[in-house]
Amino acid sequence: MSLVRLLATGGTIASRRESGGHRATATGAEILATTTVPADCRVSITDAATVGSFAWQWPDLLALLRRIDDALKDGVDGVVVTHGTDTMEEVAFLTALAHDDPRPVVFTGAQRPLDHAAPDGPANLGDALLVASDPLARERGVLVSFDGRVHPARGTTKVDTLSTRGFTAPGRGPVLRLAGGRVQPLAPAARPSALPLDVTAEALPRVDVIPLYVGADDTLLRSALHAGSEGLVLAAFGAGNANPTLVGAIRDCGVPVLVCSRVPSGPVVPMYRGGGGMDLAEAGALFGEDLSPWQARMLLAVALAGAPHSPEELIRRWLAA
Ligand SMILES: NC(=O)C[C@H](N)C(=O)O
Repeated sequence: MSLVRLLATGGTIASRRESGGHRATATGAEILATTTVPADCRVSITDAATVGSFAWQWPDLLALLRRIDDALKDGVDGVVVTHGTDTMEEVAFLTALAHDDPRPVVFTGAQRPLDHAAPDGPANLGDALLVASDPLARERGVLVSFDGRVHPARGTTKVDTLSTRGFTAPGRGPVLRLAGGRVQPLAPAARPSALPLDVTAEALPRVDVIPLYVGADDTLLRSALHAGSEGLVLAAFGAGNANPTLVGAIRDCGVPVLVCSRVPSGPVVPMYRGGGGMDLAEAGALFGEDLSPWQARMLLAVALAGAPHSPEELIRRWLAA
């Protein structure tokens, strides 16, 4: 018999039509009642929140991490988090950064509401429970299980606003798949390294994402600094390029800058002059490999919380691990 904790947080999987729009209102017990619990699996439920994932703030996220820790301390074999899809890639990745345990934490959700004629939530939840209770999911860190495929949190991104095949990990691919009611491995187990994170904190340091677009100036970067940003992530062009104005602003900005790309797939590398990545690197920016800007923001925030004076060192080590 395996024990799984279901942590319900809201999202479309918990949403119904209400006053002309959809709203997360269903409890974990109501969501669980829509699916078939795998044989030999006992599920305990914690209602952590009942919100659209677009509404999360730092205190909610840290409270969720504490609930996950509590579940693991209670001795469960795995945790399933039902979550809105809009920010699942960020929250699952934040969880992965803090997760240092062989037992799986599996995020899932739905693209169609609970009261839809053909909802996808019941099958997704049933799959996630299977994954969380299967030894094949151990030593794989935090996973996102959706539409029969399971991706590690790192690299996973929402690729369709409404389709039930909502997630992929561009350039990486799934590590497990569900077929015929069984979990099948597609890649050897590997658990990413964790970073120290004090989950009793109320918030993490402020990190803002600055998008690059043709003709962008340094207005957004300066307002982020004015608002108190302790670190910046660039959603840069191509393989990590900006422009001469941004390079100048970054040289003088006084906070760590992590360069990522606005392109969905592939690493960033310092290559070009004239405002490109080579100039960004010389201006002191760090390059975030193939992390999306949203996941890189979590990494920089956690690194700043753990090592306020040397987050770059922590990030370099984490990226190299
Ligand atoms: N499909 C979903 O779950 C989207 C929803 N807006 C959310 O993120 O909460």
